[in-house]
Amino acid sequence: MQVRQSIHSDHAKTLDTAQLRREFLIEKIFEKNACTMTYSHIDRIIVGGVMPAEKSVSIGDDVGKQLGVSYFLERRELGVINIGGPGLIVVDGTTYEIGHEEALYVGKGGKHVEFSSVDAAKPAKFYYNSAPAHTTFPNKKITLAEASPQTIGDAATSNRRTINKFIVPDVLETCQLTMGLTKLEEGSLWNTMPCHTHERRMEVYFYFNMEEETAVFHMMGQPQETRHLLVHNEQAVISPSWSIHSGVGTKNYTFIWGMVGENQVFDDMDHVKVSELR
Ligand SMILES: O=C(O)C(=O)C[C@H](O)C(=O)CO
Ligand SMILES: [Zn+2]
Repeated sequence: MQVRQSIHSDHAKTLDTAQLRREFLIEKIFEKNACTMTYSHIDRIIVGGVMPAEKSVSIGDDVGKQLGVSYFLERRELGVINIGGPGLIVVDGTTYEIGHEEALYVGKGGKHVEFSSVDAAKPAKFYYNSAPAHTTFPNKKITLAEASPQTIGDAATSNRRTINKFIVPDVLETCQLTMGLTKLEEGSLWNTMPCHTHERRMEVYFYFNMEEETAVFHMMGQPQETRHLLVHNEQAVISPSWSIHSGVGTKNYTFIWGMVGENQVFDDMDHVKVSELR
């Protein structure tokens, strides 16, 4: 498990490229037949990927001591979205079939969570976020159609995209975690511009569906101190509450957003006008 400390905005603005990347970028989310895990002190979110191929892979079996608990979800909840081939997730003996772009929520108390792929040649890729939880809400599979798709933006501003809200209060109850998947249409390159902050929640963006020779310039920092991170396929960026989070690609792409914090109101954003950015 990699650990990232919290970071003050005054410190962040002094960092060079390598230091910014070390604090905010998660370079490798998927490793074959393994579970990756990055623990951020920012709202104690855990971010990672599970990619079972020839064998099944369980989550968090070895981190009980580091988290000070006897099993991973003893005091946490988990949200998973599959961006690969069809897969299975077994939670304490109950099997959920999770296809491409389908999600599973696992409530606090799930003792053993095991992931496998239906076809090792087309492995499932389970991206996940986990947050501290105070009570147990039921496990639930969520399909793309259930994720209240909403198409917004304009081709003229190069930001026509569909936001799919998988894990939000309209779909199911969670303690604090929300997650969704936003797909940019061909020719659209910008996400979340005009951008925003939300002092009340942190957010993680995970970029994928990108080709080798494409990149996303992810914008971060306070609105008057913007910086960028160069992001390639299947990499994630941690966005503290004080930071904008927005990106422009050299080609269209898809990303998963996950949020943890004070509220779960998707539209609770402090919008920043483009003319106010520096
Ligand atoms: O395309 C977008 O815009 C988003 O998906 C916005 C994110 O969901 C977000 O930043 C929510 O706070
Ligand atoms: Zn946001």
